Amino acid sequence: MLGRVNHIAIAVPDLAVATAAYRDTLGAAVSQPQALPEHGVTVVFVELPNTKVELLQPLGATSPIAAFLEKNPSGGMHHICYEVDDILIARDRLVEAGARVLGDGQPKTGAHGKPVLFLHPKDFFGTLIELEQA
Ligand SMILES: C[C@@H](C(=O)O)C(=O)SCCNC(=O)CCNC(=O)[C@H](O)C(C)(C)COP(=O)(O)OP(=O)(O)OC[C@H]1O[C@@H](n2cnc3c(N)ncnc32)[C@H](O)[C@@H]1OP(=O)(O)O
Ligand SMILES: [Co+2]
Repeated sequence: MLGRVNHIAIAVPDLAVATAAYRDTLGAAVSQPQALPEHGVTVVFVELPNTKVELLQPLGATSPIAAFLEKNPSGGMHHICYEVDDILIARDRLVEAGARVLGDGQPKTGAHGKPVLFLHPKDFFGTLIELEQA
């Protein structure tokens, strides 16, 4: 069911500082910031030869990453995003296996304009999983 790693996400308290560190100190290509109000985050993508790193900063009063940053004030690894061929087939198989799909269970449009879903970190060994339709 799982395909490629699409991205690894890091929650950060200050997106401009984190973007500059990846661009200037680590020497990576970085995107412009993209506000995603439906997801409660602003994102910057770090483009790597084999995958991407997604830098996340909270957006709005009810960001899903707010509690995470309270517990990890200097930032931390937040989720890993795997590609799947068919997100609804993947979702139904996971629900049948007892995994908790977050939110209302319906895919939202993610940062790449494709459907995404999230799986509860406690069901997958302490790691929040995002699925993105390839
Ligand atoms: C744009 C899109 C894209 O790429 O296309 C994105 O990525 S949007 C990226 C942002 N969107 C999302 O993350 C959407 C899905 N996430 C959520 O619904 C939420 O963040 C939850 C995963 C439900 C966590 O919510 P919240 O932190 O408010 O709940 P909580 O404090 O009760 O946490 C419940 C337990 O899970 C742990 N926990 C929370 N977030 C975690 C994470 N990222 N990785 C590992 N563990 C995590 C907490 O420490 C706590 O454990 P203890 O009880 O042991 O202390
Ligand atoms: Co993501």
